[in-house]
Amino acid sequence: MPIPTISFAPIFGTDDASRAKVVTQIRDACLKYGFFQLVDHGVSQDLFDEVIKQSAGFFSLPEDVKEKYNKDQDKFQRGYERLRAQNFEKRTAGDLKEGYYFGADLPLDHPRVVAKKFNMGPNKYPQEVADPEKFRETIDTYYSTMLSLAKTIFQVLCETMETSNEFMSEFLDIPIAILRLLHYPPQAPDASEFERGIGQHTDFGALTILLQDEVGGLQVWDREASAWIDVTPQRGALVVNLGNLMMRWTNDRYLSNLHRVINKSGRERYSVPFFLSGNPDFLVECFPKCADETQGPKYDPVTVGRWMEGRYADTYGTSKDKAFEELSSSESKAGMAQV
Ligand SMILES: O=C(O)CCC(=O)C(=O)O
Ligand SMILES: [Fe+2]
Repeated sequence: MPIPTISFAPIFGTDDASRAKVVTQIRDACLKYGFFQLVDHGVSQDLFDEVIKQSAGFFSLPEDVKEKYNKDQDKFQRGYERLRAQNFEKRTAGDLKEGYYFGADLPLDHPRVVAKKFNMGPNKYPQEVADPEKFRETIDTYYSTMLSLAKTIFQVLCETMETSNEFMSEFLDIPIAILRLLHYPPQAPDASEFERGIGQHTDFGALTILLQDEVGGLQVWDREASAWIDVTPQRGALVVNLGNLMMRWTNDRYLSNLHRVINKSGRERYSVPFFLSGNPDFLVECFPKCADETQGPKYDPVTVGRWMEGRYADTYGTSKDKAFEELSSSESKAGMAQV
């Protein structure tokens, strides 16, 4: 069974019955996969094409130019992430991808920056791309478009959980929200069987909206089938998935699911995830409705900022990650090597 494709059109309309249907579809997808593909979301194909084009333009620059923007030299986690810098499964030299990070573009004298809140600071925009102004305008437009869509999706998620959304304005007040350009070179035909574009992992924040090109390679773990399933690219669709914070809020009712990318296509692959994590000072704790009657909340309350800092420091994820443990044990049963 493929992950579901859901039309968002009724969310912008006035028919309550159609809206309720979408809410049910999204709830079911969150319970079973933590993933769905979203269509009729109102974002234009032209903007998708432009952001992929600008991204490809940057990644085609010489290595020494890209290195000028390396995020390891940046206090605010902005900029270039070199090929194989991240290593989720620790079975090869690292993930076969390079990236570039953007966030809320805040000036150095902004109170959140002065207070050293996680990920709050100015962006770095490369100047060596063909048209730096167009690059910046495209990134900024895409960022604000995704932020606004993420807020709407979040609101619908609150409806699926039948929880009050009074906390939303505080949660969404200058949120940690990260836009990541990704480039996956094709893997070599004789690559190790453990070669990954991005190794299996769960996302850290509240929700992710992913634009992928037509190349394919993204896979999601299906718990029931104990198998990886392809998230087949659909022109114009955005992939939406839940991050770890959503499991903490819902006491594990909703799934922040494992996913990975393996690019065996022989072609360059580009994708653009947008991660909404929330106000760094916001305290995420189990929704009262989700507390288990016998056991109570499974996770201690944590602020968004502390959680995100920990997860970035520990890019591999932690062994406390339920979905990861589940996969590890099922893979061991299937006789797959664990490192
Ligand atoms: O490139 C993709 O399709 C997935 C990227 C991803 O999972 C991530 O950046 O967290
Ligand atoms: Fe991810």
